[in-house]
Amino acid sequence: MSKGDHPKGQRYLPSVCVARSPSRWINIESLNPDQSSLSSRLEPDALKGIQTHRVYFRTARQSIRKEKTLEMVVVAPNWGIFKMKTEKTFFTQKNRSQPECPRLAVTLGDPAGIGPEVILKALADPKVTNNCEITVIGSPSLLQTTYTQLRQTLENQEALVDPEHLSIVDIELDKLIEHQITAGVGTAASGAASFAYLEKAIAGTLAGEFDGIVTAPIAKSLWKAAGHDYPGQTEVLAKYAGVERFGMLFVARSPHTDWLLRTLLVTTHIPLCQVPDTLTPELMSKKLDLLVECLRVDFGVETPRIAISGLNPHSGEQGQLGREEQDWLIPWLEQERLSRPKLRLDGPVPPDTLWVKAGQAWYGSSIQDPTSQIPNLPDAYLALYHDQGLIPVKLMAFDRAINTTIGLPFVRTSPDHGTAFDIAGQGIANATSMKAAIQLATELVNQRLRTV
Ligand SMILES: NC(=O)C1=CN([C@@H]2O[C@H](COP(=O)(O)OP(=O)(O)OC[C@H]3O[C@@H](n4cnc5c(N)ncnc54)[C@H](O)[C@@H]3O)[C@@H](O)[C@H]2O)C=CC1
Ligand SMILES: NCC(=O)COP(=O)(O)O
Repeated sequence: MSKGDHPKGQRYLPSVCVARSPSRWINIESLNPDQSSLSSRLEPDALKGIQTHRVYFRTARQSIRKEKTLEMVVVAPNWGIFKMKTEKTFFTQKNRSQPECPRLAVTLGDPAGIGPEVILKALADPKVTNNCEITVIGSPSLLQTTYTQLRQTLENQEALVDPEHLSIVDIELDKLIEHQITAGVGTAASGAASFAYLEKAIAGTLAGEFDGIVTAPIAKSLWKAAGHDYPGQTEVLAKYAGVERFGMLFVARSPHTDWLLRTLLVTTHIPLCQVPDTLTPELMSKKLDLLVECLRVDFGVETPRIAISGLNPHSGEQGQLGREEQDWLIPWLEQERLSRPKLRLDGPVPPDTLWVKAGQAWYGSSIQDPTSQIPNLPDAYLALYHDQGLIPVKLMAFDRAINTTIGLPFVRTSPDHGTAFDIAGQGIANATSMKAAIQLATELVNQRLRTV
């Protein structure tokens, strides 16, 4: 590499080179500045899922050739972070001393629900918008209508951002169906619109325009009415991103004690009667893997303590009240303890008592001293099915919990609440959870850039 190759005529000093497959970041190696080809040094394992054997590093400008799914990021002490998303079109440079500003796509969700309202409220708060670059994926005219209507009902005019001040990607489909959208009345048209917003956000993110997606709520039944048969946004994100290993994690910070509640659901949107047969040791291990990786990469918890729920009342009471614990859950857990000696795995904890400590940690263990420490608090909870995990989460933190999809090659967060058609258009929707979702997405993008 000659000196003149660099745009500023200086030697380019990369320190770390990372490749991203559709499902995960792979740290290939520390890079010697004089090395012109990486191909011979890629570990066979690192090539799994990546359709390339020709990865070149030459100069900062003409840095990396890649094929479809591979993204290279070079972190150079002198030059900040360089990303090469496609050979021809995308090249960003930021100075390390000015940290990268996460670029987030915020989807409108079902336009007949409270999505537009909580977005306008959240984006009026500088604490939410100061540290990230937001692009709303939706419809400018629909947001303008929501804004005009809500201004008539809200006393505090400052509480809404004027859509004129937002960067909004308009969705063509919206123009055809927009006139059918009425606040509070979910229809196949609003379902179609919310699906189109999500698709657009995913496409933009995979093309390198955004670092993460924050989704407002959609109604799954209206997606189905519009011809999109998915159990939720999570599954669409995973499918379009090409990942099979993903999970639904709920995160909430206590306003009383600052404690962070993290709950991963092993099964999600399936009928309750299918839960026992869907749960298997393989599925448990897959979700545990994801949780451990997420705690390390996203939250900096290296050796977590994880509490794992039982399935039956009193975790089956030695088989008297259900056999899953005896038959495979306890043996699986014993095996995991042997193979992951650094982790602390509690359980299977009877589901009714699993959340007692969480409640104390959330509200404060004693009235005199709400911040006093509770011993042996888990870093995360593994709940076996949707309502087992979400009843306690919503009981404690409905106004502020965040749903985040882990295992994706980009950040995705969402408020924990749904479309709330019953209150849409009234100006009374609480935007705290949407604010928290945007703030967490910003933190997670920053955290991933730091760990690159
Ligand atoms: N991330 C997503 O896309 C989610 C979508 N949903 C979908 O939302 C639809 C409605 O679900 P529900 O079970 O009724 O839950 P919901 O969260 O929409 O509403 C439950 C209750 O909480 C109230 N509520 C919800 N969010 C609120 C807010 N921000 N401020 C004040 N009050 C609020 C509602 O008015 C309602 O009384 C369903 O189709 C469901 O699938 C539900 C949860 C998450
Ligand atoms: N109960 C959580 C929920 O419905 C969120 O679903 P998703 O749209 O994020 O997949």
